Amino acid sequence: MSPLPDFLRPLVISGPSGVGKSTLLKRLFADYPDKFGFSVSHTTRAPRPGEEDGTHYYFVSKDNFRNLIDQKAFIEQAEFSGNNYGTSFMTVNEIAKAGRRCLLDIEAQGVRQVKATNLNPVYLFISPPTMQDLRSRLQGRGTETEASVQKRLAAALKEIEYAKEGAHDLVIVNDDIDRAYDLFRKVALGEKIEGDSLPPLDD
Ligand SMILES: Nc1ncnc2c1ncn2[C@@H]1O[C@H](COP(=O)(O)OP(=O)(O)OP(=O)(O)O)[C@@H](O)[C@H]1O
Repeated sequence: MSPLPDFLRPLVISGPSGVGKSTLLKRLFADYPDKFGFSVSHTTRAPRPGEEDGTHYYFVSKDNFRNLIDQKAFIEQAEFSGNNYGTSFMTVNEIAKAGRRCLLDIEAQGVRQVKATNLNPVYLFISPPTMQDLRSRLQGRGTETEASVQKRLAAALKEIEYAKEGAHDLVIVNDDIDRAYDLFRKVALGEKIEGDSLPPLDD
C-alpha cells in the first residue's frame, strides 16, 4: 500500500516544554521502529542524565554552533532558556533519503523560520489541558531546578500565544496520554483527523 499523501510531508511537533512531546515520540518509535526518523537537533544545552549525543541531540559548544550558523547549515535555529537549538538541512535530508517520515520537535521561533522555507510540513501543536498540569509535569519530571521551571513556563506562554494565532494545522491536547497518543499516532501515519480545540490555558 502506498503511503498517505501527508506521510510524505515532514511533521513539525511544537508545544511547551514539559507537555509530553518526548513521551509521545518515544511511544511512536517503539510502535513503528522503521517508519519515522527524528530530526536530531544540535544544541548547546548540557545533556540530561541518560541523553546520548546523536540520539537525543548533537551536543555542541557555543563556538561550534556559531560556526554552523555562519556556514548556513540550519533550516531553523533559536535560543531558548539561554541555550541554542537548531535543525540542520543535512539531518532532514538524510531521513528523507532513507524513505522515512521526518519528525521535527521545534518551538515557535523555529516554526516561524520553517514557514519561510520550502519544507512544507504539517504543523502540530501539543497542548497541555491546563497551565497547572504543565507546571506539575515540569516539576514532577525532576530534571529542572525551580528557576528553570519558571523560565520554561515563561517560554510556554510564548508558545501558547503563537498557537492562539492559529499557526498550526492541528492541535492535540495531552490530557490522557493514551487518548493523546492515539491521535498522535494517526497524525504521524498521515491520517486526516479532526483534532482538538485549543484549551483557554488562562489559569
Ligand atoms: N498525559 C500526561 N499526563 C501526565 N503526565 C504526563 C503526560 N504526558 C507526559 N507526562 C509527563 O510529563 C513530563 C514531561 O514530559 P516530556 O519530558 O515528554 O515533555 P517534553 O514536551 O518532551 O519536554 P521538553 O520539551 O522539555 O523536552 C514527564 O515526566 C512525563 O512523564
